[in-house]
Formats: sequence, C-alpha cells, structure tokens
Amino acid sequence: MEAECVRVAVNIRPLITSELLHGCTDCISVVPGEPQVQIGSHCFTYDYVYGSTGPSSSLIYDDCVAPLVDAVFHGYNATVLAYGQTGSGKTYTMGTNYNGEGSSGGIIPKVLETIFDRVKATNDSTEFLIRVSFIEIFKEEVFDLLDSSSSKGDAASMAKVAAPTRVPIQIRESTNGGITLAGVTEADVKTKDEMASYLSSGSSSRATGSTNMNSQSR
Ligand SMILES: Nc1ncnc2c1ncn2[C@@H]1O[C@H](COP(=O)(O)OP(=O)(O)OP(=O)(O)O)[C@@H](O)[C@H]1O
Repeated sequence: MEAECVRVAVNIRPLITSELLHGCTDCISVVPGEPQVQIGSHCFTYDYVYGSTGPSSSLIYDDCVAPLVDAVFHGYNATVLAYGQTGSGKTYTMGTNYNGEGSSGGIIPKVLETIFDRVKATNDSTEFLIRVSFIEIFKEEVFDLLDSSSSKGDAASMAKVAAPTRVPIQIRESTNGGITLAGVTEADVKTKDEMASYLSSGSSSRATGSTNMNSQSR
C-alpha cells in the first residue's frame, strides 16, 4: 500500500456530442508528464491525472483501484469515491450503469470481476462471505436501492425523479462508534453475475435528476 491513505485522481472526459454541437472547446489541459492540470492561469496537482492528453483513462483501475481490492483481501477497508459536478463522468467512470452484459471499462464491474476471480483462485479451504449493499444519498436522505419494497423510478423516462413513496433509512451510530445504516439490505452474493444483477436493479432505482449537463447520461 502507498503511504497516503487518500489519493486523488482526476479523469478528464472528452467533450460530448451536445457540447461539440454548441462549439465548446476543452477548458482544461494536462501538463505533460505531470499529474497536473491547468485551467486558465491556475495549475492543480493531484496524485494522478487521466484523459485528454494525459495517460489513458483505462489505466485508472490498475493504478488506483487494483491495490485497494488487493488490500481488502488482506483485511483492510477500502473506499472509491467519485466526486464531481453533474455530467462530469462519475457514473461512466464508476460503471454504475453496467447491466452485466459485455464488458464495461468502469471501475465497479472490474472490481466484481477481480473479487470473484480471486475467490475462485484461492485455496478451497478458505470460506468467503460476500455481501452487497447499494444506497443513494439524495437531497440529504439515504435510500436503500436494493429494497424491493420501494417503488422504482420510471425507467422509460429520460428525466427520472425520486419516487415519492420511497422511505429513507436512518443513519445511526453504534456503541463502538461505528456508523450503521439501520435496516439496509445486505444481500449475500455468490457469483459475479448475481452481484452485477444487484448493481443493475439498484441503478434502475436511482433518482437521477436530468440537467442540461447530464441529459445524455443513460
Ligand atoms: N471518459 C469518458 N469518455 C467518454 N464519454 C464520457 C466519459 N465520461 C463521461 N462520458 C459521457 O458524459 C456524459 C455524462 O457522464 P455521466 O453520466 O457519467 O456524469 P455524472 O457525473 O454521473 O452525472 P450526474 O451527477 O448528473 O449523474 C455521459 O453521456 C457519458 O457517457
């Protein structure tokens, strides 16, 4: 593991069709050979920069995520957090909309694949228990996306809205100071396909507001 507990990578997405049609041009450039970007006269340095004229985005998993999956098998906890304004490419980068078909370059599908390949390759005397939860924080409330009793968003609509009947779950602090999500679904999964199907059904329950910047997302 690297010495830093938190490492930050920037993934610069290419301009999407609607931006090209509006005559937009890139506002960000990568400083050659450096994990640094330049916007106007300002430079920002990160641990990694991908996309645009920098290293290919396909390297993100191997550089940033594979060491975390490996650490999980050694008893560590790991988090991959995508952060950015609407339409900046979080869903694409994470592969959240992956439905199990074909291959996706996203981070989550690759994590699923690695976990199950590793379990398969591990000595039969080791028992693994893999559970999956999928939650959404929407307008400061937490929703369980794997709760089958909650209504789903209207998948046919381009502009999905929060289903009004969804009941938020409570965030609680346990006696040992840990944070728990009261009653959140923790589904046991035994195969990659099973895990991908939870990802797919959970994704379809997300309450995604359509904005000018992400109306192409799906
Ligand atoms: N690296 C990339 N290469 C090509 N297209 C990309 C890339 N990243 C994002 N896109 C495209 O840009 C659009 C917006 O991306 P995405 O939906 O992932 O944004 P988001 O940050 O998840 O938005 P929101 O917060 O509104 O959900 C989509 O059409 C997506 O396919």
